[in-house]
Amino acid sequence: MTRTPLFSGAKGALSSPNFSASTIFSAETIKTWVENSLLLRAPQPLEVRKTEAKQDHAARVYIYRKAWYDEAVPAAFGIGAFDGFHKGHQQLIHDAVQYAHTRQIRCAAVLFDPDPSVLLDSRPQSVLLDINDRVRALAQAGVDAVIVLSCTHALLQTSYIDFCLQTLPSFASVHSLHLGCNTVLGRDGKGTIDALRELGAQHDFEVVSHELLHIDNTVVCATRIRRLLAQAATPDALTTSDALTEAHRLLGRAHFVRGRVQHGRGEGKSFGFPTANLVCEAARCVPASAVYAGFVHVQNHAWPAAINVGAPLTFSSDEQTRGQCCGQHKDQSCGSGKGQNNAQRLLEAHLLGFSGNLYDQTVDVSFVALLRPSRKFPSIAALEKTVHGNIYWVKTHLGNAAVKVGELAHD
Ligand SMILES: Cc1cc2nc3c(=O)[nH]c(=O)nc-3n(C[C@H](O)[C@H](O)[C@H](O)COP(=O)(O)O)c2cc1C
Ligand SMILES: Nc1ncnc2c1ncn2[C@@H]1O[C@H](COP(=O)(O)OP(=O)(O)OP(=O)(O)O)[C@@H](O)[C@H]1O
Repeated sequence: MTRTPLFSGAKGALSSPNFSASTIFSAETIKTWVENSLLLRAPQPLEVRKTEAKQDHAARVYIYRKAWYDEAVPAAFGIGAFDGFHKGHQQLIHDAVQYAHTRQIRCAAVLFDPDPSVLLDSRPQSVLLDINDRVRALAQAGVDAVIVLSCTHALLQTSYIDFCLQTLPSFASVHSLHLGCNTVLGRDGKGTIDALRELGAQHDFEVVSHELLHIDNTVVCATRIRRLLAQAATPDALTTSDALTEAHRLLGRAHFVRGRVQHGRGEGKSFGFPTANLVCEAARCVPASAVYAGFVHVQNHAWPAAINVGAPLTFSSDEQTRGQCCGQHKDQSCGSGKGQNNAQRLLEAHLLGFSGNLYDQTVDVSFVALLRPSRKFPSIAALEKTVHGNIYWVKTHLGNAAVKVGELAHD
């Protein structure tokens, strides 16, 4: 069987700022691009089972295919955190699904809520996708079921032997485990690939270890993508390689953030560009403070938008803006090493062609291209002129009306 591209519409074209002056993408191209970015093509679960603490571990099981109900059939399990569901994760799950199809067995992905890193690490860590988004990404990749284990200290203290011989079999008999070659499972990291293989040999299951996907000789991982998003607005990124485009290449789709629309200062209207002011989810990895082109997804419409991430420098005190270009990375790759500050989580978007009230709605914002760094302007006139130029760019390249796309229910 040929490999099905998971995010087939997410090609370079829409994620590069180097458009020709007159490009307007077709509604169909925009629909595909937005739906890929927001993982809107995931099937709806047939059922969501909430299991009580099986082997002390509560779980939610999202069932997508009837095949999952055949309890006589064993299962291939892909296991991990899957933050971002980047191309490395996609390849691993694609291979697990193919493996299961070939053998006519079931296939499930297992992930943890919250991420084990949340319990193991006191530093705040921003995420590329929340758990529900990851479930949808895994469902879109074709697994029969997604098992979300409640991650507790008790689960982290479970030995890899108990995890393989008790926890997993409480969902389905284990045919195989599918893991990256660097994965370790269980208490004290003792479940290495070699240890798991030995256990599998004794208990009749296979361990399929995957070489990690490398792109440009560097492993694809969530940390690399977070770092690229944080670099997106540096002058180097603008003149040499485009870090946002690079992050999208590793993700295989465009990054998005989610936030609730709140009241701003109310001045945008008088400048000629009313904006929806969003406070992005605290845990979500927000790209570096800068001006972007993108789409704002409201119910089943994607609106072309000119977006400013971060507090507007012209109107903010140094206190408010200090450190807003960094703070997303526990490895301190861009500075402070603390969690995202409040200014970094602010985002303003002017939706082209939109009129109406968005207050208190939860919306998703996908980033197409970095347009420029944010600036402190010497005058309102200078700010207006530049922002109108940015809006014109969006109009020229992404259009000035909404495109109908799939809907995503927000809790
Ligand atoms: C596309 C876009 C780019 C922007 N760029 C900047 C900027 O570089 N510097 C800045 O101080 N504010 C920038 N802003 C924010 C505006 O200053 C802000 O929208 C305006 O002050 C209205 O704010 P309000 O909605 O809170 O009233 C930008 C806004 C948009 C929509
Ligand atoms: N680049 C990659 N290529 C193939 N498999 C990968 C890659 N990165 C992670 N995996 C595997 O996918 C599964 C889920 O990844 P998980 O998120 O748990 O691990 P990870 O290595 O911390 O990934 P990341 O750092 O990207 O978040 C694991 O089995 C992991 O080893």
